[in-house]
Amino acid sequence: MSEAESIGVTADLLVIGFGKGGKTLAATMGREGKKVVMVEQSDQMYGGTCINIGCIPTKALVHRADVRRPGDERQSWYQDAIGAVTDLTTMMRGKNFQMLDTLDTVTVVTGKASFLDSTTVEVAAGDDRLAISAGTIVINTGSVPVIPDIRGLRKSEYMATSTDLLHTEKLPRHLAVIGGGYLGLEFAAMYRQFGSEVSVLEAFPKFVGREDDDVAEVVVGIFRDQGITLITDAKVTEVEDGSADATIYYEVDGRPRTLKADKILVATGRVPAIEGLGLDRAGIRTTEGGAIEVDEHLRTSQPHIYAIGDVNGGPMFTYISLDDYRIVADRLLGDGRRSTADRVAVPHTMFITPPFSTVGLTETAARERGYNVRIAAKPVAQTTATPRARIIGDTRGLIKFVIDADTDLILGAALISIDSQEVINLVAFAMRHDVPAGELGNAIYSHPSTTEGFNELLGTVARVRVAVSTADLENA
Ligand SMILES: Cc1cc2nc3c(=O)[nH]c(=O)nc-3n(C[C@H](O)[C@H](O)[C@H](O)COP(=O)(O)OP(=O)(O)OC[C@H]3O[C@@H](n4cnc5c(N)ncnc54)[C@H](O)[C@@H]3O)c2cc1C
Ligand SMILES: NC(=O)c1ccc[n+]([C@@H]2O[C@H](COP(=O)([O-])OP(=O)(O)OC[C@H]3O[C@@H](n4cnc5c(N)ncnc54)[C@H](O)[C@@H]3O)[C@@H](O)[C@H]2O)c1
Repeated sequence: MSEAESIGVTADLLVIGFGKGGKTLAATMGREGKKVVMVEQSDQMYGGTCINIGCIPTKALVHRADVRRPGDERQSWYQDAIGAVTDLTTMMRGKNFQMLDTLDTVTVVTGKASFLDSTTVEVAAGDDRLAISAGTIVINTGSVPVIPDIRGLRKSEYMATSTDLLHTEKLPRHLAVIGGGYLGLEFAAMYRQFGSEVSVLEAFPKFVGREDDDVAEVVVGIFRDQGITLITDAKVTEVEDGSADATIYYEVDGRPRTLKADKILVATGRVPAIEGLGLDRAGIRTTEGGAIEVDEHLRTSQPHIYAIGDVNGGPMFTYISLDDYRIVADRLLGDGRRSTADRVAVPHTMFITPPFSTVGLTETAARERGYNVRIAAKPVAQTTATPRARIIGDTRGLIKFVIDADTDLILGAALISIDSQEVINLVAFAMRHDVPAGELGNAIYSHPSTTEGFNELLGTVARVRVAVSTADLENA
């Protein structure tokens, strides 16, 4: 666009935001011959959060932190890791752009989108304005970090979001993490491996509080053994900058405490990115939590406008954004029956080392729902039939299955073990297709693999020990 120019185009499909679901939909519809416009506000974000500032750079850093040997100098190792990860994301951003740019039917427009009305969006880039009208519009603008209202935090020179840290080449001496969710704990573990002192301040009384106590204890133990300071019930009240670091004032049980850190990661959650979208001009309703309101087919209050990914307030994971794509693609190209209600047994992985993966119900939740519960659980170190953990040299963790004793169907699983980010997908698949625990336990698996541990834990061979309580677990 030339300076101060204002022009208009029409399209079959307009996608706002280059996220996982939106880019996949744009490519699919483009290949179907539809005229598609993709609007992305930043040329540094082609491909969206996951590949630029989310999953990919963080997991690449976890890997690089893990392969640091004790003799490797911390600062240079860390700096090289940041450099390598920047190269990786640059490459992936280019490939993502190419994926759409090489399609004749798809146009990528760089600028910030805002609704003029329910069928037209204005894209602003500097002084230029472009009006785009489309029969179908998909909002895929993702989420942004929450910065809590703590005195001195916002203006602190030591405060960082996850995105800031990914661009920080100096390894913090002491990293304080506010918030012990997925993001906070992954960064805590990773920076400890790089050689920083790490403290995590969590407001909730328990870390990984949604999990059963026996599972949470193992996760917390891994952090403590790594030398990470975990503080629960922490109410952070103030941050005060000094010349070399900041003092964090917080309270536990009303008692005041302090902590000094030269970097403070704010990891207190993310909220849907709707600011400046002009949703009211399009008649698009939002929820109390600030997400775009959608039905089970991801239609907003304007049926020709969909909202997919983090912005619709669903679980904030890349694979959920991709599944959102499947639902919208089914409406645009299929019979339109696919919906969010079809989602069962969605797995999750926290990428610490060893990774912590879950699916389905916890033992507590299963009991609360009235299931006749059978538990099969064993510490990885005490399973004899999983030599892979010994080959790798990491036998930390626990494998726990929650089983419906009446039907032998798996209700849930928590796997803290090497390879769990892969193995959990098999468990989820078994749950989705009603494969009984016994069948999973008697299947043939390659050897040596982590999956073969199921033979010992879930198989029907007489020597299998099935723990029924946390006490059994400890004695197993
Ligand atoms: C540090 C971190 C680590 C994570 N790790 C994992 C992980 O390991 N596994 C996992 O599954 N998930 C992970 N997540 C979550 C995952 O990244 C998100 O759930 C996912 O990327 C959201 O995708 P999306 O499709 O909603 O949109 P996004 O990928 O967030 O894309 C939204 C795009 O919209 C653009 N945009 C916003 N507003 C406008 C506008 N007005 N006009 C034009 N463009 C706009 C943004 O610039 C952005 O590029 C992580 C997140 C973070 C922050
Ligand atoms: N491996 C993965 O899949 C992965 C990794 C990173 C992030 N993510 C996604 O990104 C999203 C954001 O992650 P997140 O960890 O920031 O959010 P989160 O909501 O998972 O965790 C935020 C944590 O901060 C705590 N908290 C909130 N306010 C606080 C305060 N003032 N002081 C101390 N603690 C406070 C909360 O109790 C909670 O434990 C998540 O929803 C997750 O889906 C996924």
